[in-house]
Amino acid sequence: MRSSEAPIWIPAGLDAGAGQGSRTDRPQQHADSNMKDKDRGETETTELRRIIRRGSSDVVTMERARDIANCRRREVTLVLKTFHTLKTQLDISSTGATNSTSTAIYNLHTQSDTMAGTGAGGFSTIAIIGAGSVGCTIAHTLMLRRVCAEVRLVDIAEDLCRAQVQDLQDATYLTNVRIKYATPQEAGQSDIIVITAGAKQKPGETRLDLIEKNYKVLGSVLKGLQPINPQSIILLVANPVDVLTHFAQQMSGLPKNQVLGSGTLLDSIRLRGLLAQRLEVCIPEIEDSIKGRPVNIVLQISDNSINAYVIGEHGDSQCVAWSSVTVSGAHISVIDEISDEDRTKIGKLVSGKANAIIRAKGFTSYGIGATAANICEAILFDQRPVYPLSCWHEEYQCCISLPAVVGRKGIVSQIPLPLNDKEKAQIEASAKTLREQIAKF
Ligand SMILES: NC(=O)C1=CN([C@@H]2O[C@H](COP(=O)(O)OP(=O)(O)OC[C@H]3O[C@@H](n4cnc5c(N)ncnc54)[C@H](O)[C@@H]3O)[C@@H](O)[C@H]2O)C=CC1
Ligand SMILES: CC(=O)C(=O)O
Repeated sequence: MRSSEAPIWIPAGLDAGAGQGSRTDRPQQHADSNMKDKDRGETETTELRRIIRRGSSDVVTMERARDIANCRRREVTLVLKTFHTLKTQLDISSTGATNSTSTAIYNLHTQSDTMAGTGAGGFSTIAIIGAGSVGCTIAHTLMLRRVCAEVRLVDIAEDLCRAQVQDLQDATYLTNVRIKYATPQEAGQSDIIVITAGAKQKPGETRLDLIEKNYKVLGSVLKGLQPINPQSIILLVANPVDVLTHFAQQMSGLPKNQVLGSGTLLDSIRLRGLLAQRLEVCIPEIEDSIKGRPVNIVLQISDNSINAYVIGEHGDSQCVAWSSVTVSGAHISVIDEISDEDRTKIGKLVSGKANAIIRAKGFTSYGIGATAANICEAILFDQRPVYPLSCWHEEYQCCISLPAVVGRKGIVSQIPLPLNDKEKAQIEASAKTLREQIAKF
């Protein structure tokens, strides 16, 4: 379906990109010089909408978006962001442009040469250090969600890593996102470096029990990555994630805001899932219109409608910030009075979930795969969600999870969370536990 909006493309030869061949529909470059910011924003949005609606050839789509960025002196990343937002807003399926558009997103990634820290080819890259269960699940999720153009896998066990790459390559036909074996130096030039390398918990072990081994692994990983691209964002996943995030901030040479840990985002997701199950509403005796007899219908509220944070250590000293749990804006107690005893039970189920899974299957991977890929997407697209991530807190003198805004520069800001006295004491205790671990090194 074609848009009825007036075309704004003009013949080739009027812009600086003349070396790029005989494109015939470049946007007006000169029209911008006297344009007010607001008008410029509206025109850009109009152009992007038209591109999405047309769903024309992917290469043309990508080149036009680049032209918009170049001609309007805007960073391609910003245009990409608008493009991404519009894509979700528009009913693309009615235009028949779905496939073309999603491939265009990929192409935009691969061609956006103003994106910070891009590789030699000028495309967005995410490196994953550690090609075990967690590293490969993150890689797979990144690929399926088309978060970047290229995923680079690194592991000290070269044969394993090459085999994982080969296996993942068999999934690329779904998305065209490249997966490749990389050296640590190549990985160090990526837009995002995700560190999953290290030992995992055995049944009954705590995350803090891993510190001796994984402190050493982290040191050798960071040494191998040097010189790290100054605009890279390092995302720690290996455990104990808060303590390792602290050491990575010290050892990497990057500003603190560019080194963060996945923290308690995964725990918060687990908490939201449990609360959603608890809030199931049973409505009995609703007439089944087909069979004409009463049935029970269970309505389950979506996890995403619950705003709840687990804060503190990604480990045994974490706590639930009950005083700020809301469901669609209302405090949870309005819907369900949860007793202190039940709160304790729910908190224990959340903090013990990883161990329960590890006891049965030896590791956890899908939850962290989704969580880490989600954080990477928020970074590359500068989406700025508020997530409980592990980052430096001056007040607690360690890296610990509390709500923070995450974007292209890593941790963009921290959002104060109102806590009651009990919660304040719990997070103080959690921070003390972490500081004691750090002091051992
Ligand atoms: N933050 C979180 O929410 C979660 C963290 N984890 C943590 O992630 C880490 C990895 O877990 P899995 O993937 O299950 O373990 P795994 O044993 O399957 O994989 C770890 C990989 O790291 C590699 N490795 C070790 N030293 C290395 C080095 N110096 N350079 C490069 N690679 C190196 C190993 O060869 C191995 O392939 C563990 O510390 C685990 O506790 C796991 C799940 C969730
Ligand atoms: C292993 C771990 O840290 C988790 O699944 O939460």
